Amino acid sequence: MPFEFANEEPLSRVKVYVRLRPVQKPSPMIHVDDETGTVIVDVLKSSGGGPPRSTIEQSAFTVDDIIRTTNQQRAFEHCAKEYTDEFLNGYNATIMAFGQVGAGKTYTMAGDTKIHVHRGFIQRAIGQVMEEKRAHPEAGIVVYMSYLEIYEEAIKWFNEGEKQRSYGQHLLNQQSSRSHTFFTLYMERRVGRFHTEHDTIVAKLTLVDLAGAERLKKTNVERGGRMRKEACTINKSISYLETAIYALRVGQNYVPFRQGKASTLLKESLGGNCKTMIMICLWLEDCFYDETVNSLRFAQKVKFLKTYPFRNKKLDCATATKRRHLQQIANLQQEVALKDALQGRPGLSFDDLT
Ligand SMILES: Nc1ncnc2c1ncn2[C@@H]1O[C@H](COP(=O)(O)OP(=O)(O)OP(=O)(O)O)[C@@H](O)[C@H]1O
Repeated sequence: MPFEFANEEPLSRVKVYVRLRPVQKPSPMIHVDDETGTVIVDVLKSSGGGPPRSTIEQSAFTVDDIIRTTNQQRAFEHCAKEYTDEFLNGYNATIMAFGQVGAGKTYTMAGDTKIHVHRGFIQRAIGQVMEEKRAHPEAGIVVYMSYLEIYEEAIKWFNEGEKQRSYGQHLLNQQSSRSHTFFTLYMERRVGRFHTEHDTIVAKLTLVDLAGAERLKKTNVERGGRMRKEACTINKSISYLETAIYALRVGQNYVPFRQGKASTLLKESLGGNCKTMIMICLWLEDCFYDETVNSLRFAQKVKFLKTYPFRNKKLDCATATKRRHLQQIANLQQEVALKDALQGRPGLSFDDLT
């Protein structure tokens, strides 16, 4: 079915939030300023030869907001609800979690499905869509969904949800995701005139839980074992994603999205017809200083990405055929006028049939 794209839509910037996993003793080298949404990191620099002397410099990373709450409803309302609203309004939207292992990505996206108040963004987005469907029966909202994981660079479709996901256990997380997951809702709804298909809008909402890049030394997974192989594949696919983001950021002509499955699926979300939000999950323990800095560097890169969202309208077949015919007539008229001009004939004028 053909789609119509409005061309007056503005650019949109990828929004970046940081969510902090609660910790007992946060690193003294990382300072969080909630007011300005800035995370300041102390960087030790050794200066020259002679006796070891080091100076402290600071790097500041600013994001759209910092989320400390463990309350899932509050976190959803603050960061993700607006994207579900946009989806219901006909825009493609993506909500994505990124961060090191154990930092709270799965807690944010899927939550704890056994404890109702701890359910994550996926269930809350579904709830919001169902609420809209109930409140507006005249809109005839139809929703489809798909749920897939990328495990070892192979796509596997879920039909029973999160419990089919590939998990493993290591030092940093009892239930560590070993795959990236993509949960997608597709919606069609009528707007304006109800009796024609001409006024149908369509949109896609994707909730992505990326598996966390991990330091093999810290997770201490067995050499040559399955989990080490999984970790290497995850690290490689995150690095492909970072390469694509870098290419987008510096405006390269060729962006290597197709190196990995996750980056291929995220092409539209990172630079196309989509409104996108990324939740960077941080675990501010001292021993994760390097991982925190890496995640913040990622945040700094994605926050400058631009996307081009459109309100997607679905055209019915009759309207699409009529538009195609009008375009063909205009092309033919141009061709006849060109031939007339080349052969020195007076041009024909075409009046509308009345
Ligand atoms: N914001 C938070 N509030 C409360 N608990 C949290 C929060 N973030 C994480 N946790 C807890 O930390 C643990 C690990 O979180 P989670 O499994 O979501 O990490 P992850 O980033 O998905 O890790 P992995 O990449 O290994 O799958 C869970 O037990 C979760 O309940």
